[in-house]
Amino acid sequence: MAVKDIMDALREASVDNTKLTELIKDIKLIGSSLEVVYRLPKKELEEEIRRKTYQALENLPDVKNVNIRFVEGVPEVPPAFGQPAFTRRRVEGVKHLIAVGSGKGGVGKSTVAANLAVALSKLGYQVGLLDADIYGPSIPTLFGVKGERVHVDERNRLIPIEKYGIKILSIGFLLPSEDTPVIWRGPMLMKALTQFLFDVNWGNLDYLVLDLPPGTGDVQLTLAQNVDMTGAIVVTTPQDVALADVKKATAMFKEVNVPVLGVIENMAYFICPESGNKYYVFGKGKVLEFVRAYQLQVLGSIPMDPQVAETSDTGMPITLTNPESEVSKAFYAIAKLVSERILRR
Ligand SMILES: Nc1ncnc2c1ncn2[C@@H]1O[C@H](COP(=O)(O)OP(=O)(O)OP(=O)(O)O)[C@@H](O)[C@H]1O
Repeated sequence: MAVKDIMDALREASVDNTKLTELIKDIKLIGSSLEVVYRLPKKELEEEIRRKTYQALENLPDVKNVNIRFVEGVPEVPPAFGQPAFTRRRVEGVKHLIAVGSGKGGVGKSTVAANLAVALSKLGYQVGLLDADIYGPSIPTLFGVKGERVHVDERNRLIPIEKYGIKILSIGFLLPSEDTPVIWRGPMLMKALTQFLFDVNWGNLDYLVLDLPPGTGDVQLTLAQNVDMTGAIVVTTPQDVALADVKKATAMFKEVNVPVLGVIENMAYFICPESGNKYYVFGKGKVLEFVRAYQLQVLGSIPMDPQVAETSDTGMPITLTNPESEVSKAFYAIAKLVSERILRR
């Protein structure tokens, strides 16, 4: 059970036209005990908020105790995100920002973001990689920079870590360590994300690859609405369950006018090392069928390869450790296609 599941459940409920998640000042999960502090815009809403919280959490049996507290106040809008929708801010020094999103977790979004960044860099571009996956920042592990400390420059801007020629910044560098309980403060987190996005000394980049949190929640939507993005890439696996969520992700980007550059089909097939035969473990052709129906494009299909996970654990993406593998070739082809497509626009 993660705070994310709780936030997802609470997001479904609203009082007085405001989602419960927007009223949260503080939320803390320690073991099976949940503590939520809400901002209370009107005293008379207290009972309704309590009732709707319990109702929303009914189907989460892992949450045993719920302690609800209130402080006076209205939903807080963080400073940089408080501007009207669609007044987007550019990230200083960045020519093109490509967001990598997914409808659901675990489909290989971070793997794609990491290898796409490497492939773009190998094509000769100046590349940065920004890991905004607050639920599970895995870029530091993929690049072997876990636990690195981030410094600031004279303008108080964060200085990315440089690895394999790529400038890397992860929200994981700023979050508390893994063994401390997850503490989620909505507006505080948004404020941190704002600094994390805009107050960074990237130098001059051709491409900044942004690894979004999985799903289509408030954080993803807020980021997509407020950051000037060249386009988004949606990662999926060919299972029906993942594809259903891709619809949500593409709809979210369309809703906020972020062009969807295309869909990457990850773990599309497995190549038997002995016979060289391809096996479409999760089914063949489903992603193509889906993207056609939604007038999207498949940017590429990445095979399933145990080396991907192995190389991730060693802190060097497969595009560097084994550039000749089928997986790497697919990533290089995607990077070429994406950069050509962006340059043609
Ligand atoms: N093509 C692939 N072949 C084999 N394993 C893969 C492939 N792509 C990703 N994986 C593995 O699948 C797991 C999930 O990948 P990853 O962390 O990139 O997914 P994610 O969508 O970013 O997940 P999360 O939502 O948790 O951030 C990792 O162990 C990764 O090494």
